[in-house]
Amino acid sequence: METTKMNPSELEEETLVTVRDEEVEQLKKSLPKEFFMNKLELIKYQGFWYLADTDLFKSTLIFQRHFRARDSDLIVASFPKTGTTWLKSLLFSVVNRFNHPNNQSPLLTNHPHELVCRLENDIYGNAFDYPRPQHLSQLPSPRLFHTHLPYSTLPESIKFSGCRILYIARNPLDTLVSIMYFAMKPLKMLLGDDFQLPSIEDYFEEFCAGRIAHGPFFEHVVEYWKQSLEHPNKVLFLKYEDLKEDPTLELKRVAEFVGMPFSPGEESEGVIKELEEMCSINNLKGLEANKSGVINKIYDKKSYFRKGEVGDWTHYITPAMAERMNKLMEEKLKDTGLSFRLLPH
Ligand SMILES: Nc1ncnc2c1ncn2[C@@H]1O[C@H](COP(=O)(O)OS(=O)(=O)O)[C@@H](OP(=O)(O)O)[C@H]1O
Repeated sequence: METTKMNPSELEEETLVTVRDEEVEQLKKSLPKEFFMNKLELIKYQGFWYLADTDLFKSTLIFQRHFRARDSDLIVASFPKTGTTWLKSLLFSVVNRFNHPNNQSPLLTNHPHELVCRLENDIYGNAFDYPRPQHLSQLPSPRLFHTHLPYSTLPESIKFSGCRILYIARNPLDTLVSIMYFAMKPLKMLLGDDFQLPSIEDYFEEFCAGRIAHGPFFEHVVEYWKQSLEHPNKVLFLKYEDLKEDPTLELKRVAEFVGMPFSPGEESEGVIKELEEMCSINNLKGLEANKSGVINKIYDKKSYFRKGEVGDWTHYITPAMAERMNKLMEEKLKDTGLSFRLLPH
């Protein structure tokens, strides 16, 4: 897997793909708008909420219009804070396990987000630390990418090529608490030190109303769930809680899905266990590569590794709120066959 970093001056002008700022502004004006905590502007585009920041939104549009999937591409998809970083590290390890011994894994020296880049904001955005779109054609197959975009809004070439999608979902209450912690610093940076950070109750109301970046949550999850039922060779649906409970089983599902199943020999030699250990939160959290520095100029690398537990929400969410979420979950997941475990077994 290539992790080449390009200098902007190396970019060839004629290969730059973009969408004009005026077009972005025009489109934004035509979209429904809300303010998170009366401050942070969100716009509703193709049924889902996005941060209205012009650069961020623009890169989503560029990705939608210009990305060309290869049949061999493997794409991690997720709602934020549902286990993306974990799945990135697992997928990277499975796919690259014959390229280097585990004790020389690039995961030892790179943050998982640097090895599996996010299409809409890293690659098509303006974070120059990442491989740029011009560079995509030079990446060896299989290319590994990530997106937070809902299924219905993905570029046509992802939906209709042979590329495969690995979606990770997590119960809404742990997701919500994880978002609250992760958003603290970026919100202060965006809105200033005087900005009163939202409480868990504030987040809860916004989350239930679906008014959260990439939300509504349940619609995001259900879209991918339905695709995984209709096209099981195209979309693999994983749950954070299942990964916690039986990582070996889930890792085997991942390996089979990407066409690189573990051999009986690998299994008996402990290869699966080694990959699990490499990608465990305690191991990744302890690596120098993940302790300092930032991703995308804002997000502390270490902030992607917090507790990594199922049921941490019980420390923050009242029984009344949990009851409300349960009702909402029942309503939103009715007749889908999908459910979430809120507590560890
Ligand atoms: N290796 C591993 N194993 C188990 N859990 C892990 C791992 N890496 C990250 N995490 C936990 O996942 C939460 C972060 O979610 P994401 O990685 O989806 O964040 S992001 O969307 O990429 O920003 C966040 O959950 P919380 O601890 O509940 O906040 C992380 O701690």
